Amino acid sequence: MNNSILKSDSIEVEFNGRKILQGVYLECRQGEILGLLGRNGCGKSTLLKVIYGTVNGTHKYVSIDDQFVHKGYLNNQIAYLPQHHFLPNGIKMRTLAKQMVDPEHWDEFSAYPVYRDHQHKTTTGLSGGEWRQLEMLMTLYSKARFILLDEPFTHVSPIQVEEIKTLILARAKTRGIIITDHYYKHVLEVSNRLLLLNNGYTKMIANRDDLVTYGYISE
Ligand SMILES: Nc1ncnc2c1ncn2[C@@H]1O[C@H](COP(=O)(O)OP(=O)(O)OP(=O)(O)O)[C@@H](O)[C@H]1O
Repeated sequence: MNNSILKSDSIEVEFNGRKILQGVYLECRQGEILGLLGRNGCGKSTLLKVIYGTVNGTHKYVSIDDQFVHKGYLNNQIAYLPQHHFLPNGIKMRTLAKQMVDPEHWDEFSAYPVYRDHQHKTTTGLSGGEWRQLEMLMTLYSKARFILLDEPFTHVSPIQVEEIKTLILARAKTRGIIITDHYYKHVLEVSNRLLLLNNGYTKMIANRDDLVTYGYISE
């Protein structure tokens, strides 16, 4: 496997005079899952959007293999599952999937019951959880080498959470994945490395005790 590396450096974001991110650095290699934790409103989604290219910030440097990436969403470089629904209404799942999913993995993707059973529907005919699962599958099976997942375990039932974890681990064999979710135990389970975002800065987390030390969880 080509072991590409995504780096984001000196990320600074300010909203209405309030600094959200201050000189944030992170890197993620293909074949690795990086877990990103942090309290509500600390800037996790903002950081993912900066990497994806939909938020600019006051300063940012994002690169893949040291090549500057201005808009990660272009040319299938980076895929992003946002916190909220993103698949447009009025278009059938099959049409959307044909655009998003890597043809090399089409057979694997299209065998998922949630796709098989709902491929001829638009978002109007789906439950919130089915909609979320399809968005996640299409993101994880996209052509992008790097995948950003914002709260993938939210709005899905426990049995599906287990399936999603298995799928994330399988896709990480050939992708670099950055994942954030408040179900931190699931994040801990799938991640190779962990970062905590706190007061605009990232801290490396070695184990659960560090999360207590930094006040993310209680004893
Ligand atoms: N476009 C925006 N304009 C102004 N403020 C914003 C904007 N986007 C986010 N914020 C603020 O920036 C802060 C960080 O938001 P962000 O969504 O990145 O946090 P988060 O860590 O993902 O939170 P949560 O875990 O609750 O989803 C919040 O205080 C939020 O209100």
